[in-house]
Formats: sequence, C-alpha cells, structure tokens
Amino acid sequence: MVQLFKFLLKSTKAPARSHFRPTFLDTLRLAVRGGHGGNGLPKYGGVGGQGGCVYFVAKEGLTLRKVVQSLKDKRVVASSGEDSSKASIFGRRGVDQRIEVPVGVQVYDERQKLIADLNENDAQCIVAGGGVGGCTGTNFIGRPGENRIVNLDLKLIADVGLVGFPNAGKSTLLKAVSNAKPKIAAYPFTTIRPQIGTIEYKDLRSITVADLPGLIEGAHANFGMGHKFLKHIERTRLMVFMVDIFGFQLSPRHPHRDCLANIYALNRELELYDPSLLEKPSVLLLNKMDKEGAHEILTKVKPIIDDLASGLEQCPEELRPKQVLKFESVVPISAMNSTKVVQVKSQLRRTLIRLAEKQFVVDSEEVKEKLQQRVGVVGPKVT
Ligand SMILES: Nc1nc2c(ncn2[C@@H]2O[C@H](COP(=O)(O)OP(=O)(O)OP(=O)(O)O)[C@@H](O)[C@H]2O)c(=O)[nH]1
Repeated sequence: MVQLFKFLLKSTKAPARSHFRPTFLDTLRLAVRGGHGGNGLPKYGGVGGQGGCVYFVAKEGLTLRKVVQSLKDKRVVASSGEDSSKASIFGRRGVDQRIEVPVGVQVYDERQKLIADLNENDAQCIVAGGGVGGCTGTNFIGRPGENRIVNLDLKLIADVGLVGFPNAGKSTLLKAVSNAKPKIAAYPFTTIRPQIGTIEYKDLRSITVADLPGLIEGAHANFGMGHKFLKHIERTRLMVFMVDIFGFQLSPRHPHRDCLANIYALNRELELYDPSLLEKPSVLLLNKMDKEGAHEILTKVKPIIDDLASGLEQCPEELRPKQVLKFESVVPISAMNSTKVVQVKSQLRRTLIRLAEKQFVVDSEEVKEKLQQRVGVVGPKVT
C-alpha cells in the first residue's frame, strides 16, 4: 500500500523543466584532505612515509559538472604514508590524488584567500599537503595531513565576451557567427547561463565568444546575479558591448532607457564592479539597424558615442559613470542580416589581431637600456 502511495505521488510530480536545470556550474565547494603520515619504527630509527597530497590539475575541455560527477560526496582524501618496518626502514609515501579541473578555475580557501589560479592547461597546485611521516622529531608518530574546504570558482576563458542588457540580440549574434545554439526569444533573460561558441574562419583559425546573460542596472551590486556574469568578463581579451539602437525597458515599472543611456549604464556597471575593466579593449555593436527609424537614431547618437565624455551632462545622474569607455570601433549591425554578421566576424578578428600585435610591440629604447644594464659598463657597446 505504502509503495503504491509512493508511486502515485511520484507520478503526479511535474518533471523539472530542462531550461531551468542548473547544467552550468561555475562554483564548487570541495573538502580535501592530505594523507596521514606513516609511523616511524623507534627501534631502528625508522621514518614513516609522508601522506599523499591532493593536487588540482587544469585540463581543457572539462566542466565543473564533470568534476562533481567523478567525485563521491565532494570529498577528496589522499592515502596515508606507510609505517616504517623492519624490512623497510623508510615507509613508502602515500599515493597522491590528482583531481582534474577545468582550465580557468581559481581555488580559494575558506576565508576566500586565493590559493591558485589555474588558467593554463596542465597548470597544477597542491590544495592539501600530506602529513609528515613519524621520525625522531615527531616522536615517531606520523602527522595528519592538511584538511580544508576549498572553493573552486570558474571564470570562462574566451577571446570575446558579449555584454549587454537583456534582449539586445547577443544570442542571435552568437548563433549567427558561431557553432553555438543558444535559446533566442523576444523576452528578457532568455539566456540564463553563459554560453561559449567558436567562430571558425575559412583559414581554419577560430576565436571563442562567450555570450553572457543580460545584465540589469545594479548588476555591480549583484542584482540579477550580476557578479556571477560580470566575473566572466575579466578573462576575455575583448569586450563586445551590444546595445539595442531603440533602447531597452526592463519592465513597465522601470524607465525606458534609450541607446545612449544603455551605453552609459553598462559603462557604470562595469566601473562600479571593477574599474580596471574599463581599460580592457572593447567594441560597441549597435543592433537592430534593420528596423524602421534606426538610421535616424544612429545619426543623432553617433557623435556622442564617439566621444562619450561630451554627452555625460545629458546622461541621467543615476547612470553617469566617472570614467567613460573608449571603444576600438563602433559598428551598427543587424544580428539578423547575414552580410552584417560576416562583417562583424571579420571586424572581431581584425581587432583581436591588432590587440595581439600591440601587446608585442617592443619599445626599442627600453630594450636597449635593459641590455646595457645586463652587459654592464665594461661589456660590448649596445647600439
Ligand atoms: N529586428 C531585429 N530583431 C532582432 C535582432 N537581433 C535580435 N533580435 C530579436 O531580439 C530578441 C532578443 O534577442 P536575443 O538574441 O534573445 O537577445 P539577448 O541579448 O540574447 O537576450 P537575453 O538572453 O535576455 O540576454 C529576439 O526576439 C530576436 O529575434 C536584429 O538584428 N533585428
């Protein structure tokens, strides 16, 4: 009877909607413990083996969800060192536990102190050291391994980060330029988790684009889970702001923000979250240019966009940033128009190439000075 009751209850429960299933994980809390040190053998002055350590190793193509699935109870314990014995005076070391984590993971301790930033493939760190083996110094008793809770925080690594308020057309663009298949709809917050797409070029070069869920005013203070999305911008090489040329209104209760106000608001959100983000190279895409009246708006706003500081006075006070963004380029587009989309693709690539070249520009005077310092006054003359 009880079984029947349970079955009936189960069958009436609505299945979770796949759209809301949290498939994207970007934080994870794990308990890690190094192995216990083995005991020494006092009679022979033996030394116990050291306990194994817990390592995190960054691997491309992994997700935090896969990490969770591969672990039991979100706990990782390395094995203990062996005791020393008559046959083996030095006990064998405990076996290390190497846990593979996605590239881009930052590891924090319980006090939110950064332990490691694993932002390259094969980068590794010890998160829990093994206990030392028993020896004369420890009265031949092995010591326990390090035992701690660590928090993993994944920040996506992509060449380009698409940033904007909801409904601007970010997912439409990502779908048009890359292999990603994001959900697109005419209501805000269609994208609820970051998506990464790869843009492939004819010469087989590719760049990665992260579509971040729409921000809202107050994102810097974590409104609308702003921090969860803004943190991913930190690791992108180029920020691409996307704004609806007709502006955006979150709901009838919120004021309508025109295109300029949207740009200032995005600028301000970034500034309040982390002012150093304003130094990052950025491109502005003005979307929905296919709609009637778009070109008239563009003619009006373009001079101000080219010099954002000049329009600060007209900007509503609550959106006014202290420091304005300087865009590498401003491109009017329609994410629904394939010709424009192709132009965006090449524009993004050109900008990334230019940025890479800028990074490697060598200041010859500086190099000369450094060389001179290295060879010293008696060395050959540096010309
Ligand atoms: N007319 C026109 N409509 C567009 C264009 N780009 C996107 N849209 C429409 O705008 C709506 C929102 O597009 P999305 O791509 O979902 O916008 P989003 O910025 O990803 O929105 P969130 O997921 O809420 O962040 C959809 O109905 C799109 O069809 C465009 O270039 N022209």
